[in-house]
This record gives sequence, structure tokens and C-alpha cells, in this order.
Amino acid sequence: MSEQNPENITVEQRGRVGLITLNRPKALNALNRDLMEEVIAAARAFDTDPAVGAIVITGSEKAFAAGADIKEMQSRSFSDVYGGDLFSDWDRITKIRKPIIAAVAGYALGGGCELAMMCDLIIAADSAKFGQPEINLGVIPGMGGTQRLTRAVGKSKAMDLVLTGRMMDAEEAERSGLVARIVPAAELVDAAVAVAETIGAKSLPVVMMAKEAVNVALETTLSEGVRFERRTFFSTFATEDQKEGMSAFVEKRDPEFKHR
Ligand SMILES: CC(C)=CC(=O)SCCNC(=O)CCNC(=O)[C@H](O)C(C)(C)COP(=O)(O)OP(=O)(O)OC[C@H]1O[C@@H](n2cnc3c(N)ncnc32)[C@H](O)[C@@H]1OP(=O)(O)O
Repeated sequence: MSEQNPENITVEQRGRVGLITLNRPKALNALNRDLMEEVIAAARAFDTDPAVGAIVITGSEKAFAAGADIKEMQSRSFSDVYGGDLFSDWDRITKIRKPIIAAVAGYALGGGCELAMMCDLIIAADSAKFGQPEINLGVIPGMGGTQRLTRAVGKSKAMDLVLTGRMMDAEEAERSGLVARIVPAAELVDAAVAVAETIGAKSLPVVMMAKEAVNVALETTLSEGVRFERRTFFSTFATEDQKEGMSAFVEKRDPEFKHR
């Protein structure tokens, strides 16, 4: 395993932001097993590092990721993929408790689009192209695309993308609710890191509670979700940062959160 010496990604820290860059340019960042292990290991390391408040995952100018690695998958049998529960390890990304921003330029197709959707928000370059083209390969999405895309853009648009395999550009993706913001391609990583820095400057435990509460909205009923939110809101009053945030407002100064 390549945890100590990743070969398919680069990992760096900018201030309180952990930046993971997919780096398999010749294969348009196709997501093979090694790359997956490296991304998950890097994300988990940032998740447990108190000096990191938010994480950015990005790719190259041409591709965030052009999907799961078709060449690695091509010769697998049913019993290989069923028995090995192919792609289930990617679910570990959704267990990361700090916010993750996907900074997407170029192609985000198949598993690439699905990885972006596992993140908490997507910032797209104006060059970004999203799609679930698995239908063209004789398969369906397998890393959550039919579920997360449908929740993000609604049934009709999700059906359009999943059944035709067509791509949508950044503007359509933003209009549809998949993408939070579009920025010029040349500014993508800096813009995503700036958003992550803004988040990283807030109280970390409160940010984590907010992320958890928003995610509950995708999994439960409205009344259960509101109940969860209310209890979590009450819990924020157990943090020093709630005292600091409200004192700072009353004293007309910027808060200095201690992340506790
Ligand atoms: C998660 C699940 C269940 C499934 C999936 O994700 S399946 C994959 C879904 N994605 C796709 O079907 C996209 C496949 N790629 C393309 O259609 C094209 O590469 C492109 C439209 C993204 C870009 O086309 P372009 O002509 O600019 O570049 P290529 O010459 O086609 O690609 C360069 C280089 O990268 C290899 N490549 C691209 N995508 C993949 C991939 N998903 N898996 C493995 N390899 C990929 C491509 O073969 C080529 O390498 P070679 O020159 O060595 O053949």
C-alpha cells in the first residue's frame, strides 16, 4: 500500500487546509485501487490532524477524474465484483468528519463525478464537464451516482444523464444544483482553498456538527432532521467557541475560535 509514499496523488497543507491532488495525468486520473487507497489515507490523516480544518480534493486542468479505471475493471467477473464488494471502500470518504471540497476542472465522469458528489460541496472551473457515462460501457453507476446525483439535481435530470450518458457543462451543473460555484479555470485551486480556509477559520467542532446536520437531511424525515438539528444546536452551547463567537459579536470584534 502506498500510504507513506503516494504515487498517484500529491498531498500538501496550506494553512489550515489539506490539499489532495489526483495525479495520474496519462490516464486522466482514472480511479484505480492504489489511487483510491492513497486518497482515503490522505483524507483520513487530515481528518485526524487538529491543524487542518477543511480538505480540498482536486485533479488536473484536463480531468478531475475520468471515472473508475476501466482497464482495471474490464476483465472482472460477477463473483470478483460482488465478492470483493467493488467500490465499497470509497464509502470511507463519506465517513470523513471535516468538510471536503471537490475542486473540479475538466472531466468528472462516472466514478469521478461520484467522488466529487461524495464531497460536501463542489466548486467547478468553467471547463468542468460532469457525467455518468457508465451506460455506454454496459454498466450503471456503482459509486453512488444514481443516488447522489438524483438527490442533487432531481429525478428528471438524473435520468437524462444516467440513461443517455451525456455530459453537462459547469453552467448546467450549477443551474441544476450540483455545483456550488463556478470560477475561472486558472483560479480553481486557489478559489477552493480560499473557501476551505474560510471554513477552516470557523470553530472546527461546530463546523463538524453543521456538516453532520446537513447530511442528516439526506437520510431522514423532516421532523427527525429538525429534531437532530435542534439537539445538535443545543450541543454547540457546550463549546468554548460558542461563548467566544457570541462574546465577539457583542464586543464588536472578530472571534478567535479555539476549536473546542
Ligand atoms: C464507478 C463506475 C461503476 C464506473 C465508472 O466510472 S466507468 C468509467 C466512466 N468513465 C468513462 O466512461 C469515461 C472514459 N473516458 C473517455 O470517454 C475519454 O477518455 C474522455 C472523453 C474523458 C477524454 O477523451 P480524450 O480523447 O481527450 O482522451 P483519451 O485518449 O480517451 O484518454 C487519455 C488516456 O486516458 C485513459 N482513460 C481515460 N478514461 C479512463 C478510464 N475511466 N479508465 C481507464 N483509462 C482511462 C485512456 O484510455 C487514454 O489512455 P491510453 O492512451 O493509454 O489508451
